[in-house]
Amino acid sequence: MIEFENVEKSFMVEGRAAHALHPVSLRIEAGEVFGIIGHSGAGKSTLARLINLLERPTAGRVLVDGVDVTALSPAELRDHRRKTGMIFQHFNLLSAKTVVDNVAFPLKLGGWKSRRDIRARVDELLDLVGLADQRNKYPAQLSGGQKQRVGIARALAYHPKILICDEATSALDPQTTQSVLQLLSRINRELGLTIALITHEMDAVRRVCDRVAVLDAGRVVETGLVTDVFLHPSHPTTRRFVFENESIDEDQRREDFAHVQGRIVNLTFQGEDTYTPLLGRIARETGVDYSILSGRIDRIKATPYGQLTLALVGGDMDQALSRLQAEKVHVEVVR
Ligand SMILES: Nc1ncnc2c1ncn2[C@@H]1O[C@H](COP(=O)(O)OP(=O)(O)OP(=O)(O)O)[C@@H](O)[C@H]1O
Repeated sequence: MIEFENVEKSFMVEGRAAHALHPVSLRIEAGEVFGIIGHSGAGKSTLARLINLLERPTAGRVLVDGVDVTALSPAELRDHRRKTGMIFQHFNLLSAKTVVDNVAFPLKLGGWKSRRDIRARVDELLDLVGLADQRNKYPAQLSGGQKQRVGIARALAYHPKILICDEATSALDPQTTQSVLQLLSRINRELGLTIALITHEMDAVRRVCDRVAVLDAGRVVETGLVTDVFLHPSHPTTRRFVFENESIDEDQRREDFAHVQGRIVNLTFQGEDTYTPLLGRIARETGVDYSILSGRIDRIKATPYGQLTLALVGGDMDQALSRLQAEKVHVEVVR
């Protein structure tokens, strides 16, 4: 478990303290995939780099499994860093070394001497990330997705308990992003690793994260289950992420719906309820007619959800809305 206790971080810029993180308190549970999302400059990388103390907090504490990492001795800190893998947007591979040598590098650096032991561990890691057949290539001969797989293999060399992914898919195309995210998900499941996923891409969080924190100007403005935060965003920054991601222009929508008759509602269905044939039944029973103004059915990690904007006319409106709520549909009356 990772706990940020009132951590603050400021940098001295031209003789003045610039605050990258205001007091932030946050808890990442062991074994979960935790997303840290925010726009550029929000403080995501700074927060992530506090976990392995690449940055030291100006105030507050960072506890990993109950141990304050800011109080570790140099030897303990080296050990902690080995147990905390990290992958980066631009992979940070050694260009003059082959795939095998890149993955072997941290082991040699950590004092592993036996070539047989190193080879066995590297083979295991390359199998895990699906790169056994690329072992003798140089980074320049690999695709972006393959480079990131080398980065992942290298980060896992010491069986870490935590993996920090700092914009790990931001330089990749959508299809490659998808396959790298699937790999991270599998690693999380099979190795029980805790993953902190730093990103400005909502879609990455939606696909793999269990919980998320939204960072804005060095503050956590919203945190919770991804389903709660993304389906019912309350802070303007989170709403902006959601609307940007779904290409929704709120002003345009307001204009479009201005001439639509009836009451306008947003409905959110979650889990297996998404597939229940509710609307027709409730419409028949209450005499309320509906037209669909917009809709989306998708998944957040393994949870299916549906979001519909409807215009409702006629019948017993209040009964229709309370019937929907009784069926665990989240109802937001827009107008
Ligand atoms: N070493 C540094 N010296 C001075 N200021 C810094 C340093 N590192 C980060 N900052 C500042 O701290 C703030 C947060 O930066 P950080 O890199 O954590 O944001 P981010 O959310 O990860 O952004 P991005 O997605 O662009 O990387 C920014 O204003 C940045 O300019």
